[in-house]
Amino acid sequence: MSRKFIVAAAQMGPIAADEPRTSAVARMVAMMREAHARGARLVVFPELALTSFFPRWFIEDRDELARWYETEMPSPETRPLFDEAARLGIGFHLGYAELTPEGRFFNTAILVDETGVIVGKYRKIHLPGHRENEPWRPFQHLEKRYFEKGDLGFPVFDALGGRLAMCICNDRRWPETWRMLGLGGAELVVLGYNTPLHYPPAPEHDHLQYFHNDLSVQAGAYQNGLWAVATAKAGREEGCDLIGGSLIVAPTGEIVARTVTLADEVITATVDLDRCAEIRRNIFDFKQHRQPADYAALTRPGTG
Ligand SMILES: CSCC[C@@H](NC(N)=O)C(=O)O
Repeated sequence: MSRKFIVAAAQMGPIAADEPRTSAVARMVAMMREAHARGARLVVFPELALTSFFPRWFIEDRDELARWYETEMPSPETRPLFDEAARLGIGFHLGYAELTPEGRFFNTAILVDETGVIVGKYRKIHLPGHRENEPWRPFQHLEKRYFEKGDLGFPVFDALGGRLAMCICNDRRWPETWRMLGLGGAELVVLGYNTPLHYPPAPEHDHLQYFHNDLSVQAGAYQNGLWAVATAKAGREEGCDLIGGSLIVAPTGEIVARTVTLADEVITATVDLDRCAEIRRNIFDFKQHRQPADYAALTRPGTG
């Protein structure tokens, strides 16, 4: 299988609170077809791509909360995505809120291969935000309330002739995420995000939201010699502005494709997995240059 192929980021515009999953899936199927028509073998959808970003609301009623989660994947509503992927022969990455049979809640992402089979799953580890209602905020960010920390570690999967891995939104800001995936041999990391333009605890940083997104993804790719695809849910969603700026980044840290709207938009780029060696057999040759004996503080709980 060729290690040089086209990938797509399928940015989504806002999803209204009352927009049914079937509508979000229809939008994704349309973008999957466009990605396929442009020759893509993999299309990357955002974090929590099936619904509005519900952690912005304080929801006390358990039944009302439960409606935001998926109890099966695929489900009758998401099945068309899997069927279309298999029909076209294109893989995809999808983020969604997962409610397990044991009653556990995770912010989850999956990797689906070109035959429509789930070949990888990741559950978000770096959950941002807060646990209790904070009425002073214009909107909440209750991921710590609505999700458990992921329990699958940072797995890397054999797919599309290479080593693929996932992380989710806030994970991209943490160098440890990328280094764990790099150490696992990842050659392509895919992720989705919902990033509000306004950060209530530090509004003086609002103008830096796009910069910090680029910075995190570019640094993660470069410092680990891997490709990265980062896909936004963007635009004004239920009165909350989410950044766009979905991007595809080379192992050199260079941005090779980027969205220009805050709506549904497909971007593509050619990814050559063999180019990871440009960095990984060079400046970031881990075997030669890493000094793990001096990094003990990284895994000491309570540091910092
Ligand atoms: C609470 S502010 C941080 C917002 C966060 N969003 C998500 N979804 O993880 C992000 O890192 O983009």
